[in-house]
Amino acid sequence: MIVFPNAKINIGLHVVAKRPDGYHNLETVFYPVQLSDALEMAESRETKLTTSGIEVDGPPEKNLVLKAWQLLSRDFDLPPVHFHLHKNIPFGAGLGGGSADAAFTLKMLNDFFSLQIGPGELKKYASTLGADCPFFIENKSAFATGIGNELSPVDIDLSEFQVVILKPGFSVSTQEAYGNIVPAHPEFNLAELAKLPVERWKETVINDFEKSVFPAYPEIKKCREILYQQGANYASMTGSGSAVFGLFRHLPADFDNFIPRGIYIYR
Ligand SMILES: C[C@@](CO)(OP(=O)(O)O)[C@H](O)COP(=O)(O)OP(=O)(O)OC[C@H]1O[C@@H](n2ccc(N)nc2=O)[C@H](O)[C@@H]1O
Ligand SMILES: Nc1ncnc2c1ncn2[C@@H]1O[C@H](COP(=O)(O)OP(=O)(O)O)[C@@H](O)[C@H]1O
Repeated sequence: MIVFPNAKINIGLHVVAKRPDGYHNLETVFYPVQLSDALEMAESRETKLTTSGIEVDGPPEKNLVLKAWQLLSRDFDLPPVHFHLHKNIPFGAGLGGGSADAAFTLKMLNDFFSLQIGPGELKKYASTLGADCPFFIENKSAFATGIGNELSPVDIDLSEFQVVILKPGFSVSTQEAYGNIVPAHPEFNLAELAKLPVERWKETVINDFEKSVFPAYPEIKKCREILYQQGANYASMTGSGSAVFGLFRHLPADFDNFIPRGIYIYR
């Protein structure tokens, strides 16, 4: 069985408050995008993970794919499986690639072994693997509150836009990004702002992490500037960075010529 865990972008992100458990309450809109990993699973003599593509740091047992398998194997009698993960989504990018792999592993195990876990229960398993992870269970645009795990559907359709993602050669640690931010209650509700025409988002739909991340990493800010110079209708950092995305009604044919060396382009 093969699945294609996709990335997400954040359309605005407000860090609302620090919680007693050290995590932060936030408000954001998650939107799924096409950029995807490929994850294959087959029954095997022992449970193992092999990988190709972008090399994920850390040993296989720390990989969220195996963590998801371990999580379900505590409650279900799962036979051993061989996973192969081909990694296309850069990590430390704010694209949620690790969380997507984890959520798709849970869904694949549920389907393949007919575990009969309902979507609500699957989201509960997912939230123990990462705050972003429950979103990828339904994988539909959603307004997220709490630590990012309380989701309600939001009707946004960006199908008329081309989504272009730029990623500098370095990563930003999510933990570090949260550590450098001063939480504040937002004036406006993002789910409402996201209903405005995309052309009005530049002034209204803000990712709070840009304030704390741009001064330390000016190259990320530069990526956003390039996207606007090239005619993006909206551009923003996603999550805690380091990737930025641009939404284009018309992407210039010579776009790639304007991107400095060392910056990766995904579309
Ligand atoms: C910032 C966001 C926005 O979508 O995405 P990314 O940039 O990582 O994609 C998320 O909140 C990231 O969620 P996720 O990447 O799943 O976080 P986790 O692995 O659960 O947590 C990593 C670390 O980030 C901090 N953290 C995470 C989520 C949250 N709501 N408050 C936090 O303070 C904690 O210090 C935690 O130890
Ligand atoms: N399958 C996976 N894909 C990507 N990262 C993974 C995976 N499994 C575990 N990780 C760990 O998660 C970290 C990426 O998490 P994070 O910084 O939150 O990424 P992002 O901001 O892109 O969502 C990596 O540094 C890696 O150690």
